[in-house]
Amino acid sequence: MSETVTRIQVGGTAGTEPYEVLVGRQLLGELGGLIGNRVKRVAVIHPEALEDTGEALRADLAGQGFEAVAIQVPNAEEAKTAEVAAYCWKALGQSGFTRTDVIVGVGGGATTDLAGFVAATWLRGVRWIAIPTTVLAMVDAAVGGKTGINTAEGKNLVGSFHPPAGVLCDLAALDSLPVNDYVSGLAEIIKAGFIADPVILDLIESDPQAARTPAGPHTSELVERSIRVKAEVVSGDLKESGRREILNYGHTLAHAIEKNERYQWRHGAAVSVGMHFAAELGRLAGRLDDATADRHRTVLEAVGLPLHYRYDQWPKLLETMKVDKKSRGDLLRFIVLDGLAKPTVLEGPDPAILLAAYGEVGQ
Ligand SMILES: NC(=O)c1ccc[n+]([C@@H]2O[C@H](COP(=O)([O-])OP(=O)(O)OC[C@H]3O[C@@H](n4cnc5c(N)ncnc54)[C@H](O)[C@@H]3O)[C@@H](O)[C@H]2O)c1
Ligand SMILES: O=C(O)C(=O)C[C@@H](O)[C@H](O)[C@H](O)COP(=O)(O)O
Ligand SMILES: [Zn+2]
Repeated sequence: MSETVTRIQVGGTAGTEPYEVLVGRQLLGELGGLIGNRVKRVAVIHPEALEDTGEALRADLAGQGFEAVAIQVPNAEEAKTAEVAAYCWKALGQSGFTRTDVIVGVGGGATTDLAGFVAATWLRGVRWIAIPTTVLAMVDAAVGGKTGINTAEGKNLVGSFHPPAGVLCDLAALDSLPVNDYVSGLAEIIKAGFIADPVILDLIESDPQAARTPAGPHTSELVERSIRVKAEVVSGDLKESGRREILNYGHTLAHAIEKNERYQWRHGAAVSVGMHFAAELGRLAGRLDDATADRHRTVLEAVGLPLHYRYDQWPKLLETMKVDKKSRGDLLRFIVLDGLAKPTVLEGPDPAILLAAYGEVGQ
């Protein structure tokens, strides 16, 4: 049995099924109960880096009487492709996977995005459970039901809204995470701080070096606060018809950078540059005060996240941003801040302002 477990409810409004995000340690004992006893087969989708974890989960589920298969996929963004999704569909087909069976996605955000997408598309939708093992996946990717894959044309362009039946955030998983991956996840935590919960920023600023590792004094509070921000937003707007867009803060430029780097950059690093850009855009558009705009640079830099990207790439980035999911026709739309924790939409900014904002970011 787990020690202290925090339970955060997501959904349950506007006709959506509620589910819980559990945060604690030694949570894997909760998995069997979440899967349910009328289920025959379970497919555990895991990345190469977590081969042992995937196999241990499979063996444990088999010991509980499930027909369990492990499906290993590549690490990171290499997994978010149509080819890897097709590989998973094949494995499900070969194991006779039916509508009452369950997929478990264990890994970082790339793995949970893929596993959720496979669950959304197999037989037009089967239940799935997320076991995020990076800080980014715990606070953001595994919560809220956005699932998907990348294409050569852009990030997450193919996907579905398909919420999980439950999310198990076992903080012990973070101990094996390389520091760069841990720090990358801080970008989404800092995003939650700027758009909704500034206490997050205070906690990180109180000791930015300590915030760079899971051994820091505020890890569980930062994870829980960020999940609460995400849970509150997605519970009211699962399909992003309005307010959910605020979770895309910094992402318009970030996704263009990721595509430009052929998905070799970590998402969180790109979001960091993207938030720096959004802050400068907000400032130049006369929305954001100087102190809050400057705070983006100081807090992101203090934890070791990047602020800059190649200046000469601007024309390509601008083209890519035009097909961002928030665009409407020819209208570019950005999330900016009207002040701390006051996110809003900036529609069709003057191209000169866009270029000037990128002038602060480009190097
Ligand atoms: N669906 C959403 O709402 C949402 C939200 C935010 C981000 N995302 C997506 O999440 C992805 C980024 O996720 P990420 O930052 O977790 O990166 P990631 O999934 O690429 O994981 C980073 C690396 O760490 C490895 N790894 C995972 N857990 C580990 C552990 N405990 N120990 C050692 N290695 C481990 C992975 O195999 C991978 O190589 C992006 O594709 C992004 O688009 C989705
Ligand atoms: O959950 C959301 O909504 C978000 O925008 C969260 C983002 O952090 C995440 O990267 C998401 O996958 C981006 O979604 P997209 O629709 O812009 O691809
Ligand atoms: Zn993101």
